[in-house]
Formats: sequence, structure tokens, C-alpha cells
Amino acid sequence: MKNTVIKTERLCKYFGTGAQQQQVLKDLDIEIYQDDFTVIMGSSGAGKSTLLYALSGMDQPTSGQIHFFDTEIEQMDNDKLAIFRREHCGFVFQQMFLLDNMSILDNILAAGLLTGKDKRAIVTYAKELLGKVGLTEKIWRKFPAQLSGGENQRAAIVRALVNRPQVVFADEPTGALNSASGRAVLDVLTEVHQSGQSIIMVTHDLVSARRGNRILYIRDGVIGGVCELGKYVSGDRQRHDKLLSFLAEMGW
Ligand SMILES: Nc1ncnc2c1ncn2[C@@H]1O[C@H](COP(=O)(O)OP(=O)(O)OP(=O)(O)O)[C@@H](O)[C@H]1O
Repeated sequence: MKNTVIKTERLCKYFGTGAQQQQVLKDLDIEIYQDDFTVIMGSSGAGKSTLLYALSGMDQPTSGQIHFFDTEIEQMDNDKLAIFRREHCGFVFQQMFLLDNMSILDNILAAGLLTGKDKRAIVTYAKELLGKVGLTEKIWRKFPAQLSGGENQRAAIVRALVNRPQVVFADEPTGALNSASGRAVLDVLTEVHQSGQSIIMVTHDLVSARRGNRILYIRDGVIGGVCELGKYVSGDRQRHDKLLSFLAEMGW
């Protein structure tokens, strides 16, 4: 039996007020499992990012419950939530910028050292991850303004992973990357998942989606369908075809 990491009950999110009010998440009951690389797909505006933000505690739902392990996160105050997120979660969101006045390496190490884990192990792991996403030593001491958007994005991904968080939330993690860099990032996420961390990723990109083993399709604020793809194996045509026919069925 799969262990549940996050469970929602009647999760709702509204934006706006009065005649402008829009219900984006509609009574969602979702379970996210520990051993899964969960991918959230759906058409533009369907509520994917809103769901990811709610599941991760980055944004408050309007109503409903979110159980994260045994904790109800929608009840937590901001300080407790910040500590909870720091201990358990890694975030790869587009708008999570690196700090301008710190080098790339220091940005990453600062995230790692905040958790009080062993410094030497964090430095070693940070350098290993940097190498894996193709960020070579000559840029480690540079500042974010001296790097390209894609280099900053990869550094932000390393920062999100350096603590070995139990759950990694990613919103279009390869969005600003060319295909080689995107593949390197997906390889790291796959490796992290295979080493036991849960991944929850929103994407429009089929190449990225194929890395997941469970696809949730959101349609107009509800779950339109779920597809179990099984373990990722590079070049597995059957998995690819299964994903394509699922998405076609969903009207993607
Ligand atoms: N902060 C906000 N204030 C008002 N409306 C919002 C806000 N955030 C999202 N929305 C609206 O909620 C709906 C869902 O947005 P969301 O970003 O979750 O969609 P999405 O499925 O991730 O779309 P995309 O694939 O285009 O990124 C959209 O209609 C959007 O305009």
C-alpha cells in the first residue's frame, strides 16, 4: 500500500469578490503518495499552479483541509508554516529568485545551512548537484546578475534540492531551459525521486511529464482523470503512448 504525503478534503480556492469572483479549485479530494513522481497537467487556466501553491502551503485555500503527513497545514500560522516548509519541502517555482547580493554557491549553501544539517555534507551535495545540472565551478562564485536566466533557474533548482527535502514542488522547472539543460534537470529530479523523495510537478511539456509515474489531469478546477504510468524508463515507447492516449482522452 502506498503512503500518503498530502491529502486534501473538499479543497476550494476562489479569487476575486462579488460578480468578479472565480472558483478555481472545486471541492478537490486528492491524495499524493510518498513514492510517486506526480505530474499535474491540464489546459491553461485550469488551476494547476493554484493547486500546487495550495498543496505546498505557499497559498491559503479558501476552504477545505490539507493534511501534510499528519499536520493540517491550512491551520498553521505563517511562522510555523515557514519552518514546516523549510524542514520538509523544496520549491522550484518560476518566481523564486536567488538573492542578488550573494554568489550562486552561497545562495545554495544558505538554504542548506538554515536547516542545521552537517555543513560539509551540504557543501559536497551542493557541488555534486551543480555539476549534474551543468553549472561548472567557474560560475559558482558569480552573482545572479552575472548569469543567464537558464543558469539562474538551474541554480534555483539546486537550491531547492540541497536539503534533500521529502517533497519537491516544481512548477514548469524546465520552462526557461534549452533541451540539454532541461534534460539535465529532469535527470536530477528523476534521480532524487528514485532515491525516495516525492516530486509534484506542474508541466505542459510532454518530455517532462513522461518522467512522472502518476499524472493528474485538472479540468476546470476538478480532477478530470488520473493516469498511472509506472516507473520511468528512458525510451519506453509504451509509456509514451499510454500518456498520449490519456491526454487525448482528457481533451488536452
Ligand atoms: N492571484 C490571482 N488572482 C486572481 N486570479 C488568479 C490568481 N491566480 C490565478 N488566478 C486565476 O485562476 C485561474 C487558474 O490559474 P492557474 O495559474 O492556477 O492556472 P494554470 O492551470 O496553472 O494555467 P497555466 O497553464 O496557464 O499556467 C486563472 O483563470 C487565473 O487567471
